Amino acid sequence: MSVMVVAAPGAEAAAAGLAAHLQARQGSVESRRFPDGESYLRLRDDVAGHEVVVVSSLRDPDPQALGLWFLAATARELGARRVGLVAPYLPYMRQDARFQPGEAVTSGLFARFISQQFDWLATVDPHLHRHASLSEIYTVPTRVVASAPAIARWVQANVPAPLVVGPDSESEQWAADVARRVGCPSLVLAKTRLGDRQVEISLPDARAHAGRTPVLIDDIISSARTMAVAAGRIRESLGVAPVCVGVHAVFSPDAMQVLQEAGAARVVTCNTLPHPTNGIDVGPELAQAVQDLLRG
Ligand SMILES: O=P(O)(O)OC[C@H]1O[C@H](OP(=O)(O)OP(=O)(O)O)[C@H](O)[C@@H]1O
Repeated sequence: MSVMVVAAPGAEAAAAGLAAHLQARQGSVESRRFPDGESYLRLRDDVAGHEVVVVSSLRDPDPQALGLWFLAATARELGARRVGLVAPYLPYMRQDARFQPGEAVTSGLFARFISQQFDWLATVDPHLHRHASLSEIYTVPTRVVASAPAIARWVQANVPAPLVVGPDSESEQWAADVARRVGCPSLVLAKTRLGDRQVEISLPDARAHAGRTPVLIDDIISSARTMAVAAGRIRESLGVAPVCVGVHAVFSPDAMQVLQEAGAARVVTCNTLPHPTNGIDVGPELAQAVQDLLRG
């Protein structure tokens, strides 16, 4: 099987890493904007007969979505055998219901858009909230990589006597998984979201864990309000600055400052989106997922 990895604009480093793991060729893509803002895209290598793997970094999905379609459609027109998408961070997973009349349920609409362009999808810990699995909204084969093994390896190597803390009930799944792998206790806080950038968090009695280093783990750090409020509560209760671990470093412009002001001891993220805090490599697990999909 002949595999060619191509980078959507902005995902060149991630594509190079994946190509190295897969021992596959990386195809070159030329991209630029015309003066009127339209995209120019050119696949510089012959993709005919290849399994084409498009790698995309979808922090800011809207301006990139049309380019993804152009890439996938062009690869197909030029004879690619199949075209798969590796989106280590899968966007549009949060608006998964019509909370107000007339709202667009963008998780389903984005899933339909991707499923129409690509033959398969690989991602890392998607924000599954009211959906039990991606197959409820994606109609193509998907593989989900769990970040917990990589996070647990990092915690074991970097944090003595850790206490894994999930900031809300949804984070319990991976907080418990990481704690079990590390062999340390875990704690889950209770969060109420009041707005896009406002949350309230309450903490159970944590005095039994005095002397441990709290490690807050969440899937997304976006405005960082969840992490920051949780970090503040933990500091008040345990008197220790927590280590903050995020899977997806979405980071709005002021997020890092918010975390520093909240007294985070250290901020580390998985490399699903490029960010200076990337310190946990999920590349090997992602490459394994892609290999499984290519065999399927
Ligand atoms: O950095 P922040 O801006 O606080 O966003 C990140 C938080 O938002 C998500 O949860 P939540 O269930 O609150 O999000 P959703 O309701 O939007 O799905 C996610 O799991 C984090 O806990």
